[in-house]
Amino acid sequence: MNKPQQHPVVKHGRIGVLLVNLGTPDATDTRSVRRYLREFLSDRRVIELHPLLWAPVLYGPILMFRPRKSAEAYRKIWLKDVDESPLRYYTRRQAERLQERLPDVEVDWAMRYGTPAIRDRIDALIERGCDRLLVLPLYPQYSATTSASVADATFDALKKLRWQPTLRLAHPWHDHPAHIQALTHSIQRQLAELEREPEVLVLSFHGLPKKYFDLGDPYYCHCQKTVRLLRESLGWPEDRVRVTFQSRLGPTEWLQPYTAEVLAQLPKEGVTNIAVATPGFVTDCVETLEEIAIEGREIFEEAGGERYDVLPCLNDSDDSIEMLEALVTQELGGWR
Ligand SMILES: C=CC1=C(C)c2cc3[nH]c(cc4nc(cc5[nH]c(cc1n2)c(C)c5CCC(=O)O)C(CCC(=O)O)=C4C)c(C)c3C=C
Ligand SMILES: [Fe+2]
Ligand SMILES: [Fe+2]
Repeated sequence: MNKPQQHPVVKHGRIGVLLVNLGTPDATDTRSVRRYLREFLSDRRVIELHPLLWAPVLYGPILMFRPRKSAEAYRKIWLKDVDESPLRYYTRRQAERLQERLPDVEVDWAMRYGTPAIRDRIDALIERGCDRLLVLPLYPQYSATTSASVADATFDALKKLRWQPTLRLAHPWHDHPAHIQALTHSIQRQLAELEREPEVLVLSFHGLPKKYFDLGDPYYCHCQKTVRLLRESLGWPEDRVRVTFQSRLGPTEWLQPYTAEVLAQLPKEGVTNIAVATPGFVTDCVETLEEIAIEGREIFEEAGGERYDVLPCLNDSDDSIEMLEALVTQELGGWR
């Protein structure tokens, strides 16, 4: 009688959930920051220039000067107790807390650039028996530069596998009720703790070269929709909420209005008491803790501003974990 052939035992039958954030340097020395920036800025989803044109700029002025400046910014915001960047700390905490809420699935986390790498964490989930995988990019608003880049890295990792897990990629959640509710609760709670209600709430999002928008990237529209739903949910009138875009890099036009210009302009319009929130970032990072909380304050106060309050991101708050649980539960529909 023919015996069936045997292959090594492969664990299977589990569901993996991978939270993916942008990435961050491993340390604050210039070399670590340069390594991280090189990987980040070599991604053609981020810089859509032909490598022959881009490489001389990247390996010339950018990697020569930027790492030192960025390293300084990272040193200002580094979490010394845990010796890691806030972005990595909060992303890990989100995964740990989500795992407590979802004991029937395997929750893990990864970074698009730097460590832990997406490929390594997918391998680890497969080791734990996951043959179904949900990847949730931690960007509420879709952009080719972020969400699609996570998808690329995921597909690249699966390319190498003989037995691929069945894959789901979470849908953008800029307008998801759970996201709007988490933002509303978080902002209301933080505003209630302020001595005085701000005259204007500035909502600052990470920017994007305007050309990408012209070519069809939906990011700008997703940001605007988050703002409209959030404003309606907070019950604030249109003239007390300003949408701005920060972190412009290079000489080309980016999405407008620029955060730094609005912060310098508001006191001239007589608005001297503001709060700033950053609903495009799920976790605090160098862009919120340095660019908004430190540089932004300087700009506003130098222009004559008096009160400048910065509202933290969702981070590992209960609001955040409830939101993630709702998103993941919806995306896993039919699998559990
Ligand atoms: C040069 C092009 C860049 C594009 C396009 C871009 C899009 C983009 N980025 C985020 C979110 C984050 N970006 C962060 C840092 C950061 N971003 C760029 C450049 C582009 N981003 C650089 C060079 C850096 C490094 C920091 C610096 O040197 O100033 C971060 C923070 C990372 C951290 O460790 O704290 C986040 C988060 C989004 C959402 C986005 C497009 C929609
Ligand atoms: Fe960025
Ligand atoms: Fe920045």
